[in-house]
Amino acid sequence: MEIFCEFTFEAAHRLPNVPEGHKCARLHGHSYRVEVHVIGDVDPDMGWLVDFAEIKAAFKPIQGQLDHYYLNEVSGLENPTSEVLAKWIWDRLIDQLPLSAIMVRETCTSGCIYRGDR
Ligand SMILES: Nc1nc2c(c(=O)[nH]1)N=C([C@H](O)[C@H](O)COP(=O)(O)OP(=O)(O)OP(=O)(O)O)CN2
Ligand SMILES: [Zn+2]
Repeated sequence: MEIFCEFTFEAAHRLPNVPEGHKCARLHGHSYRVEVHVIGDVDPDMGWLVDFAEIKAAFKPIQGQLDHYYLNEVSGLENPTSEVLAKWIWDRLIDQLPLSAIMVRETCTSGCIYRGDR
């Protein structure tokens, strides 16, 4: 079974490694959406895999590091693409939760899914 919680945060960024003239080199912001997916067996007594509250509690300090920040100034996010951000979040949660995926959406139409080690 797989369950997930969705989170949102607002942040600014620019992409320092894009070619000259690329729009994403300019400072801009996104209403980021993040899904944290957890996999495992359903506890027969509880009828759930883990309490959603556990996922929310684990993500809270991460949200605190990202919400209303300039991502390029956060350690490890100097080049804050969706891909880099998804792995950054994964690395901070994997010791606490049996993750199956981290999804990061920058816009309504663009984002990435990280499933670990790739
Ligand atoms: N593979 C990636 N490509 C791009 C990323 C990324 O993180 N990974 N990021 C960006 C920019 O952050 C950009 O702000 C978001 O991308 P994009 O979907 O191009 O945004 P728009 O809303 O401007 O899309 P349009 O369809 O052009 O309106 C760029 N690429
Ligand atoms: Zn962007």
